[in-house]
Amino acid sequence: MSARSNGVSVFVRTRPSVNFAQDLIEYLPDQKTINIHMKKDTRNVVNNQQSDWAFKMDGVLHNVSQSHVYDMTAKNVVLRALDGYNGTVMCYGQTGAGKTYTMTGATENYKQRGIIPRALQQIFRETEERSEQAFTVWISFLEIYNETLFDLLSTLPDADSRDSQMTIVDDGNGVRVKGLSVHLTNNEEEALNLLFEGETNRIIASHALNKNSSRSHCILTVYIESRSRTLSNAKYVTSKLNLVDLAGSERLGKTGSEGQVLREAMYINKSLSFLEQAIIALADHRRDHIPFRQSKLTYALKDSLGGNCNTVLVANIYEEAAQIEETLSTLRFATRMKCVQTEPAVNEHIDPVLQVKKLEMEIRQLKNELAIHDSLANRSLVSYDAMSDTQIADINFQVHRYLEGTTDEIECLLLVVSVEFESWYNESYLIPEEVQNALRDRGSIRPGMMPLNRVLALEEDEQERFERLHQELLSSSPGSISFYNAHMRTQQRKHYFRAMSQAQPQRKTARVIIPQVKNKPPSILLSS
Ligand SMILES: Nc1ncnc2c1ncn2[C@@H]1O[C@H](COP(=O)(O)OP(=O)(O)OP(=O)(O)O)[C@@H](O)[C@H]1O
Repeated sequence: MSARSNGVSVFVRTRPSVNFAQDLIEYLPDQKTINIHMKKDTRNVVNNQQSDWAFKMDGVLHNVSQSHVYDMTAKNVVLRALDGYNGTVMCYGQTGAGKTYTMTGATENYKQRGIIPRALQQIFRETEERSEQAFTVWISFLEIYNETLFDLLSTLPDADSRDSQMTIVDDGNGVRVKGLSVHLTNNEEEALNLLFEGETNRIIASHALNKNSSRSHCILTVYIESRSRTLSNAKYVTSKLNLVDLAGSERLGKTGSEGQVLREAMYINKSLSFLEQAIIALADHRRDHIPFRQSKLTYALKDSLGGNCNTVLVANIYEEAAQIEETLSTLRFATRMKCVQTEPAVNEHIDPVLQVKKLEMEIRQLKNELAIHDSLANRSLVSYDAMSDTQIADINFQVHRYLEGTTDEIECLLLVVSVEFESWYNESYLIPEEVQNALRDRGSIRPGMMPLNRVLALEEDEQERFERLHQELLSSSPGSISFYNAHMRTQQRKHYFRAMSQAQPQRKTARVIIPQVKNKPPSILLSS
């Protein structure tokens, strides 16, 4: 079990190195403790008073597989999200320390896929297994770049890009991003398509420590709704699972960044320092004000760090001497995060339509029972429907007395349904209003797969290579079909975009409007 019920779970993941700083870093056999030893009078000493530190975490993930990382950190959070608990898994650390590798992993290699693709796979496997429940899953993918919000899925058909209008709102039922597209997702492959589409749209740049450095914070959110198929129950549960890949902190001197990359680094460092301030405040139980609104990142994560959420932090570190100061700073942040308390709770709702129907049935049943009772008392068997108005009024009076205490609730519900059902339902519902509208119209929101007419064939030899590889991998790992199909689609789009948008080196796919393409799609895309 990874997530504890009363506090943020914190894991440290190391980026393996041939230059392991064995004099400075010590992993204890309990696989939970890291000791840092630094000589007092070297330039590396961060605090002259102290040269040895011991950091105790929920787990130290050193030289372990992606699968092990997932099992330790996210698996339980995902399972609980399917039960109606909000969850957050977040990677934090120095630039190049392995956050994106941990969170997304290698998009071209199934075995090295990270937490997000594994979570998406687990969600859809579980929803198939839990046949007594009907699940609905939506996905959104937000990017925060230089304090500006971007919709990483705005390039999808019908997503209706509204980047400039996006704002974070807190309506008392939780934080949401107004204007962010949310996509109904029916299976693992559709979900992976959304992930890969968004990843392609992320802003990356090269610097001395990472040639593919993410220059933004990204939050992939999975919204889950679950209703019972067996019980005629008005209750249903919802949850929000946030999978967060933060941009990396960087010492400007070390990364040698300049120009645009330097400007980005300044935004990144500033927002991470606001995140740290919010964490310090959350961890201090005497504080009643938490400075969430200082940055877009902290505001967007307001209900995902503490509160009723199962929260897991993965702190990514280097294990090289040259990065020891940043490693120490990451471990300190992780320790603060560990002090943040959470109170996970199921997000249970009552469906007003079902509730009223149920109450109406109960009232009718009760009325019939009372009518029979009344008729027997008068020694005449008259059915409720055949009674006089006075008899019915009398029975209604008895019903109201019988229902004393619950009558108000029933009347209130009926009133809500008849007068304000539409707005009440929308406000209390998990999904933003515009998305509900789109879903209701069956028009503007569809599963996030690219339509086939957008698919441009790969160069023939590459396509053949992929299909051969695909067959080989499938025979050894049948679970990988969705992953490789989604990867294939992204590759095709990349080829297309490379040809179409050479002039947009920063945002790789850019917001290019794709013309109708009549090429026949490769057979592999038709296999699912
Ligand atoms: N545990 C690991 N095993 C193998 N390779 C790793 C591991 N962690 C990181 N890497 C490799 O190190 C490089 C940098 O990793 P990554 O891009 O994930 O860092 P990051 O923390 O996301 O950086 P940034 O903040 O700059 O985006 C990548 O090439 C990645 O494949």
